[in-house]
Amino acid sequence: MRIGIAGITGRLGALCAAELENTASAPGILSGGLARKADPSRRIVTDPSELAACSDVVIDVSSPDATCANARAFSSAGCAWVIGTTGFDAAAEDAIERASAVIPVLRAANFAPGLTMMLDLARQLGAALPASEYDAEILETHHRQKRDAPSGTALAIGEHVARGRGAALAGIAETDRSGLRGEGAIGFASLRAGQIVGEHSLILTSDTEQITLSHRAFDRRVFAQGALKAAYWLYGRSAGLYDMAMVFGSQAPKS
Ligand SMILES: NC(=O)C1=CN([C@@H]2O[C@H](COP(=O)(O)OP(=O)(O)OC[C@H]3O[C@@H](n4cnc5c(N)ncnc54)[C@H](OP(=O)(O)O)[C@@H]3O)[C@@H](O)[C@H]2O)C=CC1
Ligand SMILES: O=C(O)C1=N[C@H](C(=O)O)C[C@H](O)C1
Repeated sequence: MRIGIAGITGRLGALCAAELENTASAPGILSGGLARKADPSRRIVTDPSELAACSDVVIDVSSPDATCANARAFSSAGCAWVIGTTGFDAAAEDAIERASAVIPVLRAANFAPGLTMMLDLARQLGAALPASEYDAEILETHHRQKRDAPSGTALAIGEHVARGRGAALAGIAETDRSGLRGEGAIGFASLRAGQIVGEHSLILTSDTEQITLSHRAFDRRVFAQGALKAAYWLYGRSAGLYDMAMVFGSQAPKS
């Protein structure tokens, strides 16, 4: 299996490449990478069609600016697409949706196994603890270079709480915290400092108790290893939209 990496010169992309190349028993080989500047000596290209042409699966940990072009290129080439990038606008969301009708797409704001489990726990808490009694707040902390806020993972946690409550996050998410907290709102807060890899907490508070679910990634390799697992899992699947719960839970067997 030939694996391309979009964002190969970045913090996570470089680790994905290293993990792939340094694992003797890896079922995949590195086909090349995508960045904004080409480097033929490392098979780094700037055109996603060129990367797609030599890849069976692309792990995309680049930038939301690249998403629409990547969606077109990977769909035309029939290349499977593992998306770890976060911070999409409506056009990128739409491009991902359309691509998943043509190619297998696995989207995960967080490739860590522990965080993947936390999403299901968040859904269960959302279902069990009434929104009228328990205020849901999500706190995330990342390194100073991170561009998007709230993090993709924080939004995914919020979506799972909302799903448990039978609601859509879009109608109840609060990122601007001026004014009074809305009834049933899901609140978000972001900190940016130093080189913190990624921390997320879901805090549910009633008038009489508080429960907190927390996850801390302290080595970015947890994301790189998860991204590679996702690529191996996605290879050979039919078109559709998949997630990390399916990878770690081994759901949706290949037909
Ligand atoms: N799903 C998960 O578990 C995780 C997801 N992420 C997400 O992954 C993404 C990348 O994070 P990180 O590695 O820290 O970011 P970096 O800024 O370190 O890396 C970004 C990479 O994308 C490339 N890039 C940027 N813009 C474009 C473009 N328009 N076209 C092609 N390539 C481009 C950069 O290449 P160059 O600058 O050389 O052109 C670089 O290789 C973020 O969205 C982040 O939130 C991060 C960690 C975990
Ligand atoms: O940019 C990062 O670093 C991370 N981004 C992802 C996100 O936005 O949730 C995942 C992880 O927390 C690290």
